[in-house]
Amino acid sequence: MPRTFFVGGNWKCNGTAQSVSALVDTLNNADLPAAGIVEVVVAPTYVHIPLVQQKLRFEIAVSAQNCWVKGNGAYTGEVSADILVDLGLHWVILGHSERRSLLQESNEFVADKTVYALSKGLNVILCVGETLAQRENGDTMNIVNDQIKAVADKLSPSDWTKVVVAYEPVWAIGTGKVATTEQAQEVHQQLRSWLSDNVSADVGAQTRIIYGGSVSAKNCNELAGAPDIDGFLVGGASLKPEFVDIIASAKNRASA
Ligand SMILES: O=C(CO)COP(=O)(O)O
Repeated sequence: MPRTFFVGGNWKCNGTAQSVSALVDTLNNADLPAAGIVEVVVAPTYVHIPLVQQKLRFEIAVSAQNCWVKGNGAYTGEVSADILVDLGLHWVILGHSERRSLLQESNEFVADKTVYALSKGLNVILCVGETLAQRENGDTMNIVNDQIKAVADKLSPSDWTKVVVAYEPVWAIGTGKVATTEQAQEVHQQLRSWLSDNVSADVGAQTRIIYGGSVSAKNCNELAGAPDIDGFLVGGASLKPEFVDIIASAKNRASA
């Protein structure tokens, strides 16, 4: 089965009620490729989720940017997967590099969150990626393989149908310094091989591996043409009308 192109908009800690409504209007009025060509998910802040759910066209799903590692309880400031499910959400982003670096989320912790979120029925956008120093040391694949292994060790092969892997090199996030198509394709292809060798051939073939890091309307079409790039996780540009052009790049994808 071909892998459906996937474009996520990670709005991070941004937005006002007014700007979020304007962004939703832009998406609602856009001419998007059909659902069979591209799956689109946007991740507003927790606070803006209900507003987006009320207004956004049904073809675009809403995601949380994070969730707690366990269920409800005495965890001040956290939001559990149970609460997200109760709200009607189907997606959560886990392991984003900003949480790994700013909040010291370990591979183990991200893996435990993934297990819990999946157990509640959520789909997970699992982020992995290396820093510039790690890349320059030639450690890229060790780092991303360790990040994915921590999760794979706790999942069964069937869980992977509910996981999208987002390769987001830290040095490309919010820097305007996008990975070249060759750099991204190389990591995606190796991640896919890792999944094939260590989980199953099916999981390797079917898991969507999307790229994130300074994706824009200018660079998305070339990236979308690479055989192992199954879509994007977009930060800054997902807050602008150009997100519509990035979604449309699904038409450029290499046939899987
Ligand atoms: O972190 C990202 C998406 O999760 C990427 O952010 P930018 O697109 O702003 O580089």
